[in-house]
Amino acid sequence: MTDHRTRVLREDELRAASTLFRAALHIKPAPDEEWDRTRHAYQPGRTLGVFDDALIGTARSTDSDLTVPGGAPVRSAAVTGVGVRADRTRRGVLTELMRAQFEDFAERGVIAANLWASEGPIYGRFGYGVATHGRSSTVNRRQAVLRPDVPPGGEVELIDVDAARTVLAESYARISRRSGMMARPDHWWNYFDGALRRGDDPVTIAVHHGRHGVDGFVVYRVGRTAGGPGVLTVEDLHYDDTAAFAGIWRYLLSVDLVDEISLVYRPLDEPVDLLFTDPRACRVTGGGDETWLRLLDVPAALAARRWAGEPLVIEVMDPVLEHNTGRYLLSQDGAVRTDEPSAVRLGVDALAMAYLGGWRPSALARAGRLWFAQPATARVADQLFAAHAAPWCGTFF
Ligand SMILES: CC(=O)SCCNC(=O)CCNC(=O)[C@H](O)C(C)(C)COP(=O)(O)OP(=O)(O)OC[C@H]1O[C@@H](n2cnc3c(N)ncnc32)[C@H](O)[C@@H]1OP(=O)(O)O
Repeated sequence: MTDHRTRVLREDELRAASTLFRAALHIKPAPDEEWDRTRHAYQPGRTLGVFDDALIGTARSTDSDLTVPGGAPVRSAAVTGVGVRADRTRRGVLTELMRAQFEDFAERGVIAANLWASEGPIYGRFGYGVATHGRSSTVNRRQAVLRPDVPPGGEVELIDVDAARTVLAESYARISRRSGMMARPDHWWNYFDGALRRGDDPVTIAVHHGRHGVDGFVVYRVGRTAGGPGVLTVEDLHYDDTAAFAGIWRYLLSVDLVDEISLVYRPLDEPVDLLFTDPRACRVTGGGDETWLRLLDVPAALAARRWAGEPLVIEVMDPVLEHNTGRYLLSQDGAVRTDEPSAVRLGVDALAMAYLGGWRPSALARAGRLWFAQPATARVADQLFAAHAAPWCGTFF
């Protein structure tokens, strides 16, 4: 790309970046009132712009931590707001933004970046891979009768929008995280607070009280089209344990004037259907890739997660960030660079797909995304990369 300048945007340029991004997604510019809230979601110094005679492309990020198998938090960046002006696409603007962002991340010591992709073909070429998945489903409220062995759960209480940010932030910080979940920084809660106050349907926030305080919460809206069913759409739902999960579901099933409960991009292994005497009260309606992951510092990322079973040498290829290319010995003792011959060869995008346990290496091999020196290696590799629960992010940004 030539005749372009790329730099960090000043605070007075952020609204133009927001307008550009929204236009790229075919959304109207944010009205003043919305922008007054949204601007607090922008972490200072983290929005990039590409210019010719005007701003033509933008991308931004926020500091976060990503939970990896074994439970360790890994320093990460949540990437969003990526857009290129429609009359300047396919001439390398995104490629330049990705380059500049990776450079910035390296300076900040960021180990991994994640994002929600608007389209599937965009980010693989930059080394991102699908690392978490979500499943959407609909619960028929009238058909959904809880089984007698579902725990009673605790008290559920409604709180108002003004209290939500503080109460939910404290609760989210305490609940246990599965792989793929991220810390929600202040800038994210600013975004959340703005989102709560948008939309035509009123938002309801319910918290679950466990033995040690609020240990779960659900945020939802109920909408009804003329003559259609009342649909309760869950926008955010987190819980620490079985009692909170059951307590929140008891509450959701008790909400009047609701025919269906719509769940969007929940964990693949969340057993909602098993709560009901008729498991078909919960019907899968869709789902797919949730977050895409880029391992920016492969040695640090490999060292941060837990490995189980027999040791193995993998060879990673990273044509974009060459310093990651090399061989690594993975074992219960950790991960280190090695000169030993490798048993598994894979690109950095495929490594991101296996890293949180969302894809087994043998499945990646079947699709030609990973190569085993010997077929027998598949079992060892699958065991090494396995995670306890299906990885899931559960935070939209
Ligand atoms: C995390 C988020 O914010 S997700 C939101 C992403 N933004 C959007 O979807 C908004 C609408 N789209 C856009 O703004 C732009 O089209 C972008 C950002 C997706 C791509 O920007 P561009 O400047 O056109 O990308 P760039 O020219 O650098 O493309 C690099 C390569 O990716 C390919 N590519 C880029 N976007 C797409 C796409 N949507 N579908 C298929 N291929 C694509 C290009 O063809 C090019 O391939 P090549 O190197 O083989 O020629």
